[in-house]
Amino acid sequence: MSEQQADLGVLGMGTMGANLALNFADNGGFTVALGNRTVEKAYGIRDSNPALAERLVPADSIEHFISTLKSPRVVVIMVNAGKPVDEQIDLVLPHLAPGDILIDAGNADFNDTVRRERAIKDTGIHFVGMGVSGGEEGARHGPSIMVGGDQAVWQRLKPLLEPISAKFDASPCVDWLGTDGAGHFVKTIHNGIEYADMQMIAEIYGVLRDGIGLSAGEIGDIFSDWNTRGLQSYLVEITAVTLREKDPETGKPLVDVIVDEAGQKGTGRWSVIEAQKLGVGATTLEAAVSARGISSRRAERAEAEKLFGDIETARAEFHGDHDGLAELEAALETAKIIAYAQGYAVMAEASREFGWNLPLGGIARIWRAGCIIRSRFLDDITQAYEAGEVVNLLQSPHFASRVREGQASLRRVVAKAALAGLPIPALSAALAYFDDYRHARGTTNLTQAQRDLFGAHTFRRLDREGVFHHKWPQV
Ligand SMILES: NC(=O)C1=CN([C@@H]2O[C@H](COP(=O)(O)OP(=O)(O)OC[C@H]3O[C@@H](n4cnc5c(N)ncnc54)[C@H](OP(=O)(O)O)[C@@H]3O)[C@@H](O)[C@H]2O)C=CC1
Ligand SMILES: O=C(CO)[C@H](O)[C@H](O)COP(=O)(O)O
Repeated sequence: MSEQQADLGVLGMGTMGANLALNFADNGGFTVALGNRTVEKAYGIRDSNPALAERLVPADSIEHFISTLKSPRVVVIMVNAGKPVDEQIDLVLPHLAPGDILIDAGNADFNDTVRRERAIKDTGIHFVGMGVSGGEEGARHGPSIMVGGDQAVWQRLKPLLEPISAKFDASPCVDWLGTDGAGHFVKTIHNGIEYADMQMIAEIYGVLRDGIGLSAGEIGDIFSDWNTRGLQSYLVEITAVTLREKDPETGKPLVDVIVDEAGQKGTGRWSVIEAQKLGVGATTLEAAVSARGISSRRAERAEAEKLFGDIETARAEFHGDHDGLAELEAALETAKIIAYAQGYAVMAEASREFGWNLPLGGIARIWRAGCIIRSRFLDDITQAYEAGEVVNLLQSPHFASRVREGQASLRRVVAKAALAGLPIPALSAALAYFDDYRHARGTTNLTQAQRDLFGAHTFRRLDREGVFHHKWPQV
């Protein structure tokens, strides 16, 4: 191929980078330069996709990669978060010129994105932090794309990104969400919600498995049924698929031979760190992240079971009949609304704190297809924002009425699971948050009194304005 013919280049030919490059070539009709630390992989991608080979340009070196790009250049980095991204930036930056666009399309701590954008700004090269969701399939056929950075740069990127994005009712699931780290922040919260969604599904699976005694296949059928109603979502769909899958070696359900230790690459943790920094309670997301941490201490849990396994708990009062299942379904749906409300509250606060003016309704709109948390429910969130100002999703008329209807089920499921000793950290966190949130008169008046006693931290009074300190009795 003659030089400078590629419309853009993708650096990083892992799961996401390779599929995103194929998507650009296939659905966008773009010519794409392929770069990778392990060079052979870039050639392998071209060679294993003969139908697209004409539009795929593997590169031997960074110089070669750059030489194939049309100017002004667009380079998409898709490698693991952290140091590898900084290394790729250092590698490519000396070869770029003012006006070129450098995109980090991997998951990133938005603080890194802000730092990187600032460091590059004066060079005239544009740095864009861009969240991409949808996993392997999404990257290949249409992900949801959350773009940050300079709005003028978005106008240049739009024609490249719209054709490769997922579509919901023909509307592209890609948008510019705000300056600097906004795109990566929103992707991080997406993943925090993803963690919560997955954890709550796992907890209900636990109730069905250990509380009712159903087999993986039977539970798969239940999730498949739930996927036809309010819980319809990609995550519930894949729950049914994974539960029904058999292990080819043993013939057992595959989930029954998978070790119960969840991996995590950082996004869930970042989401709750940022929620805490912003002073927003995202307790269901926190419980989900913590549950992965606890899961990874498997040997320690085995010791704890020896110590506490004999504790008498109430007989699990869950039933696999219609009513019992309907209650679990309603509980999951209600807790899901609460978890999403928490994620949205974090984004609303971040928007204020960082001056992003995040389009919260627009975020729900681009999450309706392509991303891992895509669901019918996200269309409801879109409509809630379209209907008027939303202080908190739990106060929007649609969700307020759904939570009012479902809360009793969530309450009963949490209570029964607690009495039966079944672990439901995220579901119970959702219920606790709801009960905390709906009480106009809370209990932190006591906390304030204690703080004033031991540290003269002062308090405010209900009956008059001002800041007060009381002379408490000596203790
Ligand atoms: N997998 C998923 O479902 C999703 C992943 N993401 C994010 O996308 C990014 C890429 O993930 P994914 O494609 O799954 O990862 P993979 O592990 O499949 O691929 C990693 C890629 O990064 C390259 N790489 C790793 N370390 C370095 C380094 N130090 N220097 C240069 N290149 C390096 C690898 O090169 P080499 O081939 O030489 O090893 C490879 O191309 C991550 O930020 C991830 O969080 C986002 C959404 C979904
Ligand atoms: O971003 C993603 C999905 O949206 C990635 O699949 C990510 O790796 C998921 O997080 P983790 O690996 O921590 O479960």
